Amino acid sequence: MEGKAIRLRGLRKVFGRTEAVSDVDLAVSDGEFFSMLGPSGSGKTTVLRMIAGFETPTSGTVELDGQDVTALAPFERDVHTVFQDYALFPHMTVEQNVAYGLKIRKVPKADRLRRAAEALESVRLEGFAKRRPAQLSGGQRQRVALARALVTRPRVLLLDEPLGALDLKLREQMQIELKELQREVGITFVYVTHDQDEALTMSDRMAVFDNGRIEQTGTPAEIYERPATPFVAGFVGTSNLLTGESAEHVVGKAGTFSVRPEKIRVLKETSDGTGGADGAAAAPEPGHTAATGTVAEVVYLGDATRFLVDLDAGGRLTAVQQNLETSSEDVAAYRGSRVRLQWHERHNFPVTGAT
Ligand SMILES: Nc1ncnc2c1ncn2[C@@H]1O[C@H](COP(=O)(O)OP(=O)(O)OP(=O)(O)O)[C@@H](O)[C@H]1O
Repeated sequence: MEGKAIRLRGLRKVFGRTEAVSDVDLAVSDGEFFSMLGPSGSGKTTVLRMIAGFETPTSGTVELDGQDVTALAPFERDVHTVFQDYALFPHMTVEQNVAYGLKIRKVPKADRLRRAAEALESVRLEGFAKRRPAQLSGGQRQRVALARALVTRPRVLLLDEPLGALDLKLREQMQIELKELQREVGITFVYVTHDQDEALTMSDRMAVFDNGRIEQTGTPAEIYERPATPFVAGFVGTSNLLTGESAEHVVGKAGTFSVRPEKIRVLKETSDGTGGADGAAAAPEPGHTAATGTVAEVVYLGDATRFLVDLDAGGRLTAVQQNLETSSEDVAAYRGSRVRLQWHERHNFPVTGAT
């Protein structure tokens, strides 16, 4: 069986009257890239701080590599934390910043410099050793913080929104780099973010937090394709829920169903009520679900178009279509028009825990 780098059992944290974390059970395997995703205030940072030892649990335990470390101080745990603001020392050079962790561990100077150089190479900052943090860009500073974390070779790296201060383009680039780096070094990463795309892009597995609790744990595909609760369906990806009467009408079953926007085909309806240009018949193709409605809004996104459709059966669905042959003029013509939506019935995913 795979080793468990981290095991949290019944973890709870109360601050005064706020229960920040409730009953969190979690296992992270060796070498895994594990994300904790959730809105602001959902308790993910507090869980991270309890793993690091900066916060003592009100109840429950933290195990690292099979050892109960709940009572140990941060420096007695084989973990390293990278914070959003990087916390670099401004008066030290990049090299000194990276080597600092080795200096306090009394590693001899020659070793220190060699390992710092290796760590800087792994984040592709070889030529920057003598600069100071103020002479670096945001992305470079972020990489220094990573090199500083990697140099001590911790078993576990804890990252709290490390890309939060970067602009979108750089953030997307760093997401890929960080994931590649993690694969190369094989260290277990626990990554806190409120950005669903980031979590989906980088994680092997992830936990979705709300209100101090884990709503669902799984691979990005499991979370995205089969959200376990309405909260997860809404927070990860676009909320597209069919509930109540509209579910009964459209899906033909009672319950709550989620369907992802990109699974839905949008067909313009002709005056005789059939599918129009694509020649789709009024009844859904076998194995498909169909619904009619009126386009309330269309948004041209460049590579794709987003349709917001008010269903005749009640409720609203969002559909996203790739712009294979569609121009922005075609898109505008959809506004207010009648459409048929169709998708394969395997994309109707029943959402449990719905009220
Ligand atoms: N030291 C503290 N004292 C009192 N309340 C706290 C403390 N730290 C966190 N909290 C509260 O605990 C709850 C969870 O906070 P936490 O920082 O873990 O959430 P988060 O999901 O990481 O949010 P964010 O993304 O905004 O950092 C919040 O209601 C917060 O106000």
